[in-house]
Amino acid sequence: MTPARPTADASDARLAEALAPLRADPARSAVLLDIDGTLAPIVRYADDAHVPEATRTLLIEIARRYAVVACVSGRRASDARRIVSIGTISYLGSHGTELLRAGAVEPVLDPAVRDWGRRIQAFGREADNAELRRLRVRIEDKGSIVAFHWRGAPDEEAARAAIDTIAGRAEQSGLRTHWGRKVLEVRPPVRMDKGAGIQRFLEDAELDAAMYVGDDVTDLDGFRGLGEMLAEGKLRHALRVCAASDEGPTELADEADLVVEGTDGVRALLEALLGGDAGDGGAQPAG
Ligand SMILES: O=P(O)(O)OC[C@H]1O[C@H](O[C@H]2O[C@H](CO)[C@@H](O)[C@H](O)[C@H]2O)[C@H](O)[C@@H](O)[C@@H]1O
Repeated sequence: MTPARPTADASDARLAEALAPLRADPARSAVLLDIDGTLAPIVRYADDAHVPEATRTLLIEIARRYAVVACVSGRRASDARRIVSIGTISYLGSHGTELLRAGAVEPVLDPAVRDWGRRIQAFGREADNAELRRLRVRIEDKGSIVAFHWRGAPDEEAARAAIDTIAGRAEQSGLRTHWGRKVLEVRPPVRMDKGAGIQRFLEDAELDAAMYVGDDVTDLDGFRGLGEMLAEGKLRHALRVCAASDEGPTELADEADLVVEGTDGVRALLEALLGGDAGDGGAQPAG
């Protein structure tokens, strides 16, 4: 659970201060955003997620002004683009292992995961039984990842318990497990993280500053990715922003430079990035 940060009053001055390095030189700045829980409010069914039009409008303008704008998602890159529905930005899908560049038709897949799709999908098919369906566990096929969702199941506790068993089986068969917001992902035993994906994506970009905004465990990797680039001198400024929720991990707020309140707070942040009024999105200073 992302805790309320020392809830000093919402401070737009702190927000402006945090964004200053990006705003000072948009042509040398990157804006990287998670989707679910960050741009798109969390909803019961993954297929129903959408980015509010007001947020999309801001993103379109940000894409015009900033050197690099990308969404970095646990979803497939093509799904990420369908949800955000902006063709002029890039999408890093499946936790950074798929890259769909702005304007490209097909994503480029990290070679390390390319051969795992069949095995992961077979695991998903084997796990899918009558009991899981009775419990209304939803299975999401993401190519190289299979996800088991229990949000909105009539008995979430029972559904989660059944998914615990699946996690054990996955680990016994040499696959990796990753827990997110009411979801278990079964992944191949290779490096799949948003931080590594971001570093590959930004390799040739000449940047001074980058911001990453996220809400869940997988976004800690995104934070770490920017932190490493800063330590290696590939960036002069890194801004890590936590979109807080009552489901998010506490570590994310702990490691963030700035905490905002959910998707509304992110929208206010994007507004401020464009120099507009940050409104009452609930920015809280981190630390
Ligand atoms: O990295 P993200 O872009 O934040 O994607 C994370 C996962 O998001 C989706 O699941 C989450 O959002 C759903 C819709 O609001 C919600 O029903 C579910 O409980 C959440 O876990 C998506 O379905 C996953 O594939 C992503 O990995």
